[in-house]
Amino acid sequence: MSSLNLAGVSLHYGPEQTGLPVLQNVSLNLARGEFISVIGRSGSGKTSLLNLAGGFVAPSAGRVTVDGKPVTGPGPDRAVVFQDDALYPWRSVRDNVALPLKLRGIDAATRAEKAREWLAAVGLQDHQDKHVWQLSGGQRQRVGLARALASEPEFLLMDEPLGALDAMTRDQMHELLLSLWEESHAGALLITHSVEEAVFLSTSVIVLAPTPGRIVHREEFEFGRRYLEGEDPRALKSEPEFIDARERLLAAIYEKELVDG
Ligand SMILES: Nc1ncnc2c1ncn2[C@@H]1O[C@H](COP(=O)(O)OP(=O)(O)OP(=O)(O)O)[C@@H](O)[C@H]1O
Repeated sequence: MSSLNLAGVSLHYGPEQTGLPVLQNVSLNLARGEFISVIGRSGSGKTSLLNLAGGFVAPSAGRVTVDGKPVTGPGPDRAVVFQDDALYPWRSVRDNVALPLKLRGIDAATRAEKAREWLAAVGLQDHQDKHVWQLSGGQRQRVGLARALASEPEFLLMDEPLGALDAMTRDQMHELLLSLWEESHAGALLITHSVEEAVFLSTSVIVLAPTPGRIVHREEFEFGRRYLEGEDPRALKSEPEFIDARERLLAAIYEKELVDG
């Protein structure tokens, strides 16, 4: 089973490397088929952690590897989705999904097939010829997901992808995200400010505390898997276990005394 691993990773920005590190001695392992969310206060290093996993920055200490091989930069095995969907507004929905495949030298017929397949998976089969500027925020994020998944990455790295959406669209996106995660067999790493989102979606939630950014709490959950097995999402989110988990994680975010369990 393929895995993305951070082992004893620390990160300082800048050449001087003075002061406290942004991340200190962070270790985590993301296997395909797992869904890890990272939560924590502003400035705790969540985006920095995703940037390390994506290969956009290199660690100051420790190792980032995929299947034991050092990560030296971004790669097609790790697709990234940002809050700002980073689409080309003047291009068609289909072209936005197919473009990264074109850049990788994949032939036109395969590109068209993959774009069709993943746009159908996110429910946008009837919008392929529209321009991105004609879509709603939720639809644009679905294009971003289709684009990331069309490359069939082993790992899907997401930085607050749903942060700009209204609550109802966000709930729908949770259910879609779980289905896509199951269908793609990717390992998912999600940065989010929503504790509820983390508890519902993840097989594992990591809490970072700031200054220096470090892991102070980890927990495993099965709510997402239970949704995929057919349980009602609203009923799951109302369960006492769900509410207790949410409160525990909020306490872990705001109380420094709670340490890794
Ligand atoms: N490119 C950079 N150069 C220098 N410092 C940076 C850079 N990116 C982030 N930082 C600093 O690193 C720390 C962690 O930032 P990061 O964006 O990783 O945190 P975060 O938990 O994602 O925050 P937020 O929840 O506000 O998005 C902050 O103090 C930030 O100012």
